[in-house]
Amino acid sequence: MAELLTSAQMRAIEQAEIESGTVTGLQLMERAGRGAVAAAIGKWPEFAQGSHRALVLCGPGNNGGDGFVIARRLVDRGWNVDLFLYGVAAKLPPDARVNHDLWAKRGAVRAFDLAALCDCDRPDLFVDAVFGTGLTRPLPSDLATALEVGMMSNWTRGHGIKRLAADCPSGLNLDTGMVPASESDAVPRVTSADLTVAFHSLKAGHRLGLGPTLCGEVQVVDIGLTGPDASERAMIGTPPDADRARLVAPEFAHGSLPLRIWPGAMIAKLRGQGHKYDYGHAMVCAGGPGRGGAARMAARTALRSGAGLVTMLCPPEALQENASHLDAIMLRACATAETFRQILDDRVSALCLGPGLGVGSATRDLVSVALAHRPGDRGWRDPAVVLDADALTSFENDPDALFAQTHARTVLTPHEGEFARLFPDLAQSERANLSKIDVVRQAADQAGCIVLLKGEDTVIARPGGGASVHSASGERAVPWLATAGAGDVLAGLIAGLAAPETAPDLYCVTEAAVWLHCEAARQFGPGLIAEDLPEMLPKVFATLAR
Ligand SMILES: NC(=O)C1=CN([C@@H]2O[C@H](COP(=O)(O)OP(=O)(O)OC[C@H]3O[C@@H](n4cnc5c(N)ncnc54)[C@H](OP(=O)(O)O)[C@@H]3O)[C@@H](O)[C@H]2O)[C@@H](O)CC1
Ligand SMILES: Nc1ncnc2c1ncn2[C@@H]1O[C@H](COP(=O)(O)OP(=O)(O)O)[C@@H](O)[C@H]1O
Ligand SMILES: [K+]
Repeated sequence: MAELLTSAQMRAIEQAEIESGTVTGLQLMERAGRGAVAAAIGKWPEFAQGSHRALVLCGPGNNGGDGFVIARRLVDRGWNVDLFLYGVAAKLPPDARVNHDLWAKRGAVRAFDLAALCDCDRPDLFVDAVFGTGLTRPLPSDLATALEVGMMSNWTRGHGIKRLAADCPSGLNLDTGMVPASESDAVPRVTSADLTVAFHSLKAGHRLGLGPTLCGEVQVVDIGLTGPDASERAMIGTPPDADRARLVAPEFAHGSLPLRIWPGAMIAKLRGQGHKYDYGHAMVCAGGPGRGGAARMAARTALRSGAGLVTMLCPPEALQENASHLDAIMLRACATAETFRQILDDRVSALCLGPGLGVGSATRDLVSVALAHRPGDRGWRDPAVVLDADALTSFENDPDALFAQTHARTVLTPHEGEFARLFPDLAQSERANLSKIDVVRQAADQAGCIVLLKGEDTVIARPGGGASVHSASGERAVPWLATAGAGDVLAGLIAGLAAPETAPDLYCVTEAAVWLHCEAARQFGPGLIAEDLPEMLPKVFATLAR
């Protein structure tokens, strides 16, 4: 799985490589600029031949240095280039200064000026090389105006101008995926690109928050940095290292993995042989009459995704309702937490509690029984315990009581609302400049278990710092997954994948579940309702088997 670096990690990798003497900063900058031009021509083949016009906006740091290289290489190809510098040449860092001087032999360096910029002939390509990983504060207002998409209407047929961003659209924070709004702007201005070239590796901000929308297509350009060997971190079945984050996707470094390897390796029933009990027994707890739908969807998904058998437990008064809806799923009455304790045997390998369970002390008691069931002491594997929805909300007034019971085989799957109830200090309104990755890391440390925070960008973290991001954006955008019950299905999917005896590490199972959940929605398409998700899984699995 591809790594998602922070700006600081990227700087450290560059620095280490430069200090080792294998490469110079200038070489890296040349490769970055060359790679950006090649990527633009690859995306827009009409740029390969003939003379075109570019407007290049350079910044005061090394991102600006990339801009000078891009400008020079475009002129080498016969382009006309207008170039503006936001900053002062004398203050450019050394490598950017060298490239400034090289460019100055070929064309003019004009000081940034909005009116002069608008006066330029219509460009075919607009190059944003103002800020990259070094953004430290909101954009100044005049610069924000120059970078705004609306700026293109300054020219006739302005919407046809292609926008290329070096490392990121300037103003995007590459650690958080957020755009800090300046004091003069109530909301951040939109500075999206059609193509963003990310140097060496994706950064977290390319895949979090506004990143996917603002960056457009993102291409990673290899600039010859080896960096620390990511292969181990990306190994199937191996959770990520502390302080590292990775993208949940069937990619390995810069290439794609065959789907049968990932996420296929997470699905026990794609291969192998065995008795139904070898595939584990998942249990789902349901609430009272009229509220069983959510738990039934979780149970059905658990059965579809690999558990050998699934039992649903419900209060006696809900038996009739549930029985009329269930066939392959077994059903048992369970009136109290004590009954639940007696029902749990060593072969129960996954538990899912929360969907439709009801908020209150009865649910807290069931959760306590689930978390206390530790057949690991008797040589069995402790069951995976997936806690969602009401199982989380029931601990709103005393989250620490929950965190005192969770263990390494527990996954909490809150949406933002549930997350705010358990981690009020980390709620969206309190996050300030923290990235969603760091927020979920802190939550996992507090909770002492795996935490998955849902959304278009879903973040998973485990205690100690390893984290993953799944981005339902671009080709994987599934806005129709925002439908009632989709979260219940995800909880069941994690339980079902975790149930088999041979199931890999729970963290990796959780990553795979999020990817498969999105994939089922993607293959189904618009019009999806939550019940469709488990029914799509066989089709998704068939594509993984090849
Ligand atoms: N190093 C290498 O070898 C390679 C680096 N590469 C490239 O370098 C990029 C990183 O370069 P970088 O570290 O110089 O940061 P960069 O994004 O140019 O900005 C820093 C400047 O902006 C300023 N500034 C920040 N925010 C501001 C604001 N809102 N408004 C106004 N000013 C603001 C900030 O000022 P300061 O905060 O210091 O006052 C400083 O002057 C990276 O993304 C990649 O493109 C590639 O070529 C590969 C090789
Ligand atoms: N716009 C979106 N794009 C992709 N996935 C989404 C989007 N909105 C919601 N989801 C996903 O759908 C699921 C919704 O879960 P949740 O909020 O718990 O809903 P419910 O409680 O109705 O089941 C989560 O897995 C979430 O990540
Ligand atoms: K940029």
